Amino acid sequence: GKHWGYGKDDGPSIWHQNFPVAEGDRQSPIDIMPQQASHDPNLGPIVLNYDHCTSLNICNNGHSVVVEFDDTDDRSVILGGPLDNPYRLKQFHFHWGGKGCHGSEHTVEGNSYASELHLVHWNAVKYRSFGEAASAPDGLAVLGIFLETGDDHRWLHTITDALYMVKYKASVTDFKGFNPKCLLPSSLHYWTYLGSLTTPPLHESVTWIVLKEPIAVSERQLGKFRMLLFTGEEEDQRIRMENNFRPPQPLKGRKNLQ
Ligand SMILES: CN[C@@H]1CN(c2cccc(OC)c2)S(=O)(=O)c2sc(S(N)(=O)=O)cc21
Ligand SMILES: [Zn+2]
Repeated sequence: GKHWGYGKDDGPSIWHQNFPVAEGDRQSPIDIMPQQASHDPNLGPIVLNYDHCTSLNICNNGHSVVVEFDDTDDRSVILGGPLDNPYRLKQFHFHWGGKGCHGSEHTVEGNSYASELHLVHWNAVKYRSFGEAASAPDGLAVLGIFLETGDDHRWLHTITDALYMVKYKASVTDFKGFNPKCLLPSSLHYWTYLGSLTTPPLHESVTWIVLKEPIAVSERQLGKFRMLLFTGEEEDQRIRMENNFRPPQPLKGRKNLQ
């Protein structure tokens, strides 16, 4: 696909040149305004069935660090809430800022968090492949979890301890037996709205489910994400992977539900 990044010359402000949908009417992320969110009594709780989940590997795709899952069956799914059927867990990844800077994608009343975790799921009931689902209006469901700085997160070290193995773009290493349930906050209360991928190809295919309660991670743990590089081992330039977030996009009439 076409090159894109988070720098001055290839960042979010120019993505529309190669990906015109960047100026579409259901783009993500957004600034969430809880007071303006309308409560929908028909929206039930979300349910995460991750108990038999199978993580496969952890990789640096040059944009983020991604943990990929075996999505050949319905072992790890998200259901309920705004979703009409179960969506299969495909991968999770993070977005973060520079040292002392916030790097979440969604904001709440204009406030951003230190980082944001995205668990990407696809509608394997309606679509035969992830790629097909990724470009369908009801193809993906992404669960967003805010990270704020505080105490060490008890389980995040399993991920941060592996980051040195995937320092360079296109590096990948085994990462089996990780259950992302350990990264959830105590409450699954959420906001939900119809949006898009926050990276190219920016497909308007995502039902967003953003948890209201952040998880706490330490500055030291977050700092380990910043030792990753956007660049590959063979490249002369070594560009630190940080500020890999897209800023909030226009609501264009959308209501976000809670
Ligand atoms: C680099 N972009 C990520 C990889 N993806 C990707 C890869 C291949 C094809 C494709 O569309 C056809 C999408 S993805 O769908 O897993 C997602 S979801 C997402 S976010 N920030 O909105 O949660 C970022 C990415
Ligand atoms: Zn993301």
